[in-house]
Amino acid sequence: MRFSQTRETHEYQSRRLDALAEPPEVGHELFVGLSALRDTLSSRHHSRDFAFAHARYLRSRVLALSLIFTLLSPLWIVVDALVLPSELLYLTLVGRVGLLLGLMGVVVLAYVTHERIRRIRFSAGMLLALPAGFYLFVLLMLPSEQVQNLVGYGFIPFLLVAALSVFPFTLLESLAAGLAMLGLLGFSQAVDGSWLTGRGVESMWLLASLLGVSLAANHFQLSLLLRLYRQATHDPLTGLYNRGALELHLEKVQAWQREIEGQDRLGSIPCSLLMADLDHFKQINDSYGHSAGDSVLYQFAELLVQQTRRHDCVARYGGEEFVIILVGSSQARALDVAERIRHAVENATFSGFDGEPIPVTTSIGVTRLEQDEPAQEALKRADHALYRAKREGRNLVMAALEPCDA
Ligand SMILES: Nc1nc2c(ncn2[C@@H]2O[C@H](COP(=O)(O)OP(=O)(O)OP(=O)(O)O)[C@@H](O)[C@H]2O)c(=O)[nH]1
Repeated sequence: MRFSQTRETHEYQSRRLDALAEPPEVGHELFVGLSALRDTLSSRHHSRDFAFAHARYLRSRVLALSLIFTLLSPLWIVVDALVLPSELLYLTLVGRVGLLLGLMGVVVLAYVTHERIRRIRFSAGMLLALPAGFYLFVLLMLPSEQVQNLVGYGFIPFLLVAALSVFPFTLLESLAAGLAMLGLLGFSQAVDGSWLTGRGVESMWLLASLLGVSLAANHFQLSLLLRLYRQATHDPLTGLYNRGALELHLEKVQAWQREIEGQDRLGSIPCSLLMADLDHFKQINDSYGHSAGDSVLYQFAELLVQQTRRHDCVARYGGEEFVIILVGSSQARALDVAERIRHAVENATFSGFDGEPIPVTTSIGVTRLEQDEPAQEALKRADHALYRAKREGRNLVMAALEPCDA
């Protein structure tokens, strides 16, 4: 998570500084859309937290569409009964029962699966693979002279390619599924003899065009999801996690601690919480201006990111208060890190937008993050320790008193 947070933070911050240095940009919508292409092409660059949000979104669509397919699929038996001779009706019936059972399996799997990204992706894949497999089964089993009698089967690849647009799939995922559907259509054309005929080429062209539209829908859906997710979880000034995202992340870290402890041989993993607040920040705003204050906050956030590791989490808790989760660090170790940060802030050169140097110091409260306590308790302890550091003169690091520093 941290790697992506750091990268996102840096990218966000450099974009923000560019924006401050240059006149307002004319909106290039196409460029804005294309710049998100890297993130919609594959999930390689997605943070782990976004992957969970993405999987939840995917799950709701898998549930909806698998229910629709489950209800619609048996209805077609009526059409089969009207157009197919009885011996072929039996064959398609066998296929439909298999399809129905498979679809019901997908409904159940999607319903019971929470927070399991791979399983949700698997259920989405199965939702597309099952109708395609059913069509393939019918094509393989039916005598080729009877294929002409099939009504309403040829649209299955088209329906599935159109269904791709309902999901926030990455472009590579949709492309793989779309190519499989083109292959399926090609096979059906080889069976019914329309391969490379005018009608066959027309159908291929139509399916390829439909795939293009679905890919565009995937791209815009996923990039919108990413943008909304970033807006909802990141602070616009610093690019760090905001308070809501931090609180969710704290719970995830605690769940992870419990999971590790459950695996006896690994033992428990200590984690700590730092709450850092800029000293006399109001004076900075009053003396240098609000935008210089913003610039100091931005530089402070950058310093915190630089001073912490890949798996740690830095968040803007509010105003000029920041929280850092140190994963795998005991309180003693966290005190060393806090002292290093305090020292780095004291010696760093902060500047306003005109380049004027601004002296900055920070006070930091430190506490252990217990895996079984409400996360709010740890935040409260760190806040009380921070308050003591302020009271004792500022530019100080204070450890929380046990059990609660009140
Ligand atoms: N520039 C800027 N200022 C902010 C922002 N958020 C909060 N502030 C200011 O931060 C200041 C916080 O002031 P106080 O709570 O009095 O704290 P302080 O002056 O840092 O004093 P101590 O914390 O006691 O050392 C207020 O003046 C807020 O307006 C922001 O996003 N940008």
